[in-house]
Amino acid sequence: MPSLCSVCSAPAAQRCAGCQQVAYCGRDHQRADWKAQHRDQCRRFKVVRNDRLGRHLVATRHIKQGEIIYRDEPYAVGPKIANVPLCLGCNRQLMALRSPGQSDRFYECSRCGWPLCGASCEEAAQHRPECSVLAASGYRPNIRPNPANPEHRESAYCVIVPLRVLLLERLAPERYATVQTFESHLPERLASPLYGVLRSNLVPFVRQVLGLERYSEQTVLQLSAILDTNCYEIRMPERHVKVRGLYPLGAMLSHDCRPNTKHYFDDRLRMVLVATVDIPEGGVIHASYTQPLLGTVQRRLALRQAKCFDCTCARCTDPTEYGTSASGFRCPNCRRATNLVLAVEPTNYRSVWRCQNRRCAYQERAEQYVARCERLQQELLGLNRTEPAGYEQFLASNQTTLHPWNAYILQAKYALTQLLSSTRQTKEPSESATRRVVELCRDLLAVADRLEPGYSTFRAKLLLELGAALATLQALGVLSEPERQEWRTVRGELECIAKTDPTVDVSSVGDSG
Ligand SMILES: C[S@@+](CC[C@H](N)C(=O)[O-])C[C@H]1O[C@@H](n2cnc3c(N)ncnc32)[C@H](O)[C@@H]1O
Repeated sequence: MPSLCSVCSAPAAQRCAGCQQVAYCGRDHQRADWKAQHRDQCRRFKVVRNDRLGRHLVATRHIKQGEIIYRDEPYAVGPKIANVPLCLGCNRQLMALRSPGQSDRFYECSRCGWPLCGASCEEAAQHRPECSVLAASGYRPNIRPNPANPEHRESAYCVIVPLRVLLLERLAPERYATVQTFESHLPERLASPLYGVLRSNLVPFVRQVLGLERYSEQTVLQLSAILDTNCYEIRMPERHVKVRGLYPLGAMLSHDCRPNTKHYFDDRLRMVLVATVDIPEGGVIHASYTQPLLGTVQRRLALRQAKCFDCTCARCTDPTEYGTSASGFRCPNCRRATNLVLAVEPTNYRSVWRCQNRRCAYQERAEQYVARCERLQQELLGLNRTEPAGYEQFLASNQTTLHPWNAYILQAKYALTQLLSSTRQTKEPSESATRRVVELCRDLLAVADRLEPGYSTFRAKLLLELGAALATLQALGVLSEPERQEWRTVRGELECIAKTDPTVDVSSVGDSG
């Protein structure tokens, strides 16, 4: 059937180049429709479903690296299950009010008594609807400044985001109905200790304390499970807090351990999804729900625990993890340091681990591998996080057993770059420490090229560190000509990334000329 113009229903000769979903009889109607509505509706993706991923997004046309795929308005934003004290109006970390002779306290909302920044936040759109429910309950949370432990998290906040979603039933019923269709994994979650706590604390709080008895225990727990499965963490360093947000398109985004997108949150807390690499028409658009520098067992366990599924993506099923062998270690039986021990069946937690050298018989059981990983994890956690020497020592002492791209080695290298870079900002930078950052960044970038390629947040951070270190070498007067060329290349790439990612501040890498 020939396409019809979206505006006048005449036969249409041209389609929107963006989404290929709508057609027009000519440029005038296309332009008019763009202004009237299509600018907001033009989509580069559609939601589809399959047995492995459930609902997920696929590209309806070729999406270019760096392109913004969507901006998603949140359905609800607010504190995590336990949060440092934050303002329910503007999500900022709270500052204590000091009055002589009295103990410190926070400003409290004149109606509901929950802590806020000040009077202006009482009227914030985010707080108004819940304020009357909280006020009517008569419950006053005892949230006080805790100078001895400023990181202390208050569990009273666990009720706020569920309440904000429940209030959508009256304020935005179509949104509330959409949330009910989101994945929850409730049966698996009910078996976890957290859901035992929610059943005995959150449910009575919502039903008895807030008087919302029309919501059954099942509804409240189902909603908690929907939030745990679909919310994104929003880091707001400038507000010194992390909160969580529920996004309708974010709730459709599937996971892959080598993602082709990244996201950031704009000043309206919209989730902006950006393609980090080219995505072909028909390709799955995915994000990573986990960290790139974890081995396969640790990533899959984290995904199972937080999101209730067993990942079988290309990285998880490939014993070499795109050629990094990040989960592997050096064979203790072979003289050649390049012989690695890798999982025989990477997606089986019971898998045997075997030396890749066919002439070597070395193998170890899954339990031995897990014990090895736990030892390394403990060793890393025990390091002084303000002292580079401990990380250098970790790298030196493990170099005979672990190869340079083993996940624990990579974690130590990344921590070291962060530490050396932050030291450079406070102390007079030395050439040797700066050259060490350059070396570590180059090494980590080669890993990032395989595990989170393109314009990923991980690569952008490393490029920023590398660019800043090269700028320091220039300031110290020791930058070589090849390094100057590298500095220019790094800056050029960061400028491309920054075009659609305002979180990337290219000025920090200096002017490479
Ligand atoms: C944010 S939701 C994504 C939308 C969901 N698929 C749906 O149909 O509503 C997250 C859930 O999607 C599923 N999922 C996402 N990525 C997956 C993957 N790589 N493999 C298997 N399941 C995945 C899991 O059930 C996960 O808990």
